[in-house]
Amino acid sequence: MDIIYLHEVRARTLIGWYDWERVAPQVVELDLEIGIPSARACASDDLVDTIDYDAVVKHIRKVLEERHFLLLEALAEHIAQLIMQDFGAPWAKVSVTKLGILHEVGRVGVTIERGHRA
Ligand SMILES: Nc1nc2c(c(=O)[nH]1)N=C([C@H](O)[C@@H](O)CO)CN2
Repeated sequence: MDIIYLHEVRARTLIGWYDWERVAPQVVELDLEIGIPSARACASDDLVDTIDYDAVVKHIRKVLEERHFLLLEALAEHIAQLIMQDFGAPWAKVSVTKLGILHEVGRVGVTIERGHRA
């Protein structure tokens, strides 16, 4: 299966368990691997035959500006489901990272995989 990857995608969202995190948006960093349903675009050289990664990023940023999740796990699940349902990907691997949220920890996050990797 061919894969589109997007690394270090920054997005603003309300994310966190604690009260202050429920009112102050944070920047999260996303690393995405997206399975492409077919390899047609490799031969056709046509954007309609693949998943438009620009559209994926714009859609995710819009959704994250509108939603509030308490846990990184729930945020990652929402993104994975969105990639599969709205863009037809059979498989997605989603990492969500918080930067500098814990004392003396540079980055903390979760990675999930959903769907079937052919
Ligand atoms: N497994 C998780 N643990 C914690 C999360 C989380 O999303 N998943 N979140 C928090 C707080 O929001 C933290 O980021 C701020 O201190 C704590 N533990």
